[in-house]
Amino acid sequence: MEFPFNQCENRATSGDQFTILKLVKKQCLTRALREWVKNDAKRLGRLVKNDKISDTIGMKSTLTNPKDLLDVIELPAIVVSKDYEIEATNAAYESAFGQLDLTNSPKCYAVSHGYDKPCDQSGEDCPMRQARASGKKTRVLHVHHTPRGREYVDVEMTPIRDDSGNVTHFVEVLRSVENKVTTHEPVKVAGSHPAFRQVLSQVSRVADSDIAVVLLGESGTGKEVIAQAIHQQSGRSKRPMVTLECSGLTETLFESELFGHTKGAFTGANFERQGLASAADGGTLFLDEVGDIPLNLQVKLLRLIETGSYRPIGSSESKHTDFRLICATHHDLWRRVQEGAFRLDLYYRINVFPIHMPRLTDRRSDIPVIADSILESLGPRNRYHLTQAAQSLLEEADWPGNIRELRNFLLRASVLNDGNVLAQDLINRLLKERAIAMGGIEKLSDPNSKLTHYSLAELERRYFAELLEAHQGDKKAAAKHAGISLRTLYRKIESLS
Ligand SMILES: Nc1ncnc2c1ncn2[C@@H]1O[C@H](COP(=O)(O)OP(=O)(O)OP(=O)(O)O)[C@@H](O)[C@H]1O
Repeated sequence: MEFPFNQCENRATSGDQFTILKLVKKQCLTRALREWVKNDAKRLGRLVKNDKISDTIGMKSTLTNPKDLLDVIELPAIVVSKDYEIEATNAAYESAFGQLDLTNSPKCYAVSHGYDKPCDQSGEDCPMRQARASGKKTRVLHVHHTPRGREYVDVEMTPIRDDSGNVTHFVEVLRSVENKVTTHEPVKVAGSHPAFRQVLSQVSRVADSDIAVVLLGESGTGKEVIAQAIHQQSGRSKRPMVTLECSGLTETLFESELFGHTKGAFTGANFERQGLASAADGGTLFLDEVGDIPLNLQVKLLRLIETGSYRPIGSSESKHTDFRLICATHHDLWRRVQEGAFRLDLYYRINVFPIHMPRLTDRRSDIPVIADSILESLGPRNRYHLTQAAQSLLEEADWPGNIRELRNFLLRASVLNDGNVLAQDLINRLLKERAIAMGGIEKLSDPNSKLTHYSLAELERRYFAELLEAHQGDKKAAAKHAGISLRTLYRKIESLS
């Protein structure tokens, strides 16, 4: 017996009604998913199992289970109710992220982030909120906490509706963008300015030893790239380099990221998770923005560094790991010690071999070669080149965001350019626009200037430029001021630049 689709929303009062309601809901969901396969999933091309498609949309479909329907695609996919409850996962999801216990309808934000409330109430973007507001399919780049560590995941949310047109569920398809745990691709470090040659010579001296290295320098100067170069030149290069981004971590997140947890250790711990300390065994542990670790967590980190032992959350068993430590920070660590914000004992453990990263404007002669290496990384098919005059403009410009800012600038230039040659006028125009965005900020505070004169993107661009300037480039302080997470701030800067 098939039930009308819009009964999905009915509320049951007795035990029998409850059982019937569950059946109705399952039928509704199955029917909606069949529609999704018919209308939408086919679009995913080779990622779809075609034999399953005909099973699904044929008149006598043998697939009656939400999970089987989701199995039509080979990408990890889940079904989430509008109340954030995960109701089904497919085989690709289970093999990528582990099996979820769905009996108690776990919430998506607890599974993907370990949060106890929706992502947008925890300073993150919520892909579902956007899909719900627009009623349309949305795609968002989201950071997920997976058994392999933190990963950038491209999330596609498709709302599915009942017969009355009300959105009841969302199909969430996940594409892993970047695995932060390990990379075996050789890193390219462009540059030959004496200040940078000094860095490279320190790298080759220290790489082969096992001593701790700390990379000091402004944001975007290439600290993570140099950490990878050290790892790749070391005897540990066959094992992973594991990155932990230390800013903005709460105590629970820090411990679960680094030490892992057992199944059921806390709400949302639906599977056992290996921590980064274990993933780094035999390899390198890279602690990015180490100066931002709160004092109460520093002692736990110190213990791990000194003894190599740790205990996963929820476990009574102590484990051992053996990694090479590389840290990075934009802070003056010694000043942090003097301010009482950083432990002296941890400072001595970390600060064994400091490498100072020069600002991009302190190695201006490297700008053309770095720009060229960035343009090369955009792919051989669209090989962009700068004219000599355009190179000179870049060399003379200011780059407060260092190589990262130069990279974003060139990406924008390549998108706006019609051919493959990036010439002086385009670079000049973009540099002027950038100067206006930074310098035109006062207009925003001018009472005679109406906000509606600007597009929202322009307003946001000016707002973030002013915000960063007001905080002297300290992104953590800027994010705090704006009431958003550091990750959201980074995303905003990337998308608006
Ligand atoms: N020598 C280089 N040549 C070409 N590109 C580089 C070089 N160094 C860094 N980059 C690029 O610049 C960007 C910023 O580098 P990276 O993330 O290593 O900086 P960072 O100092 O660690 O920044 P943050 O402190 O904000 O994390 C990256 O996109 C990286 O690929």
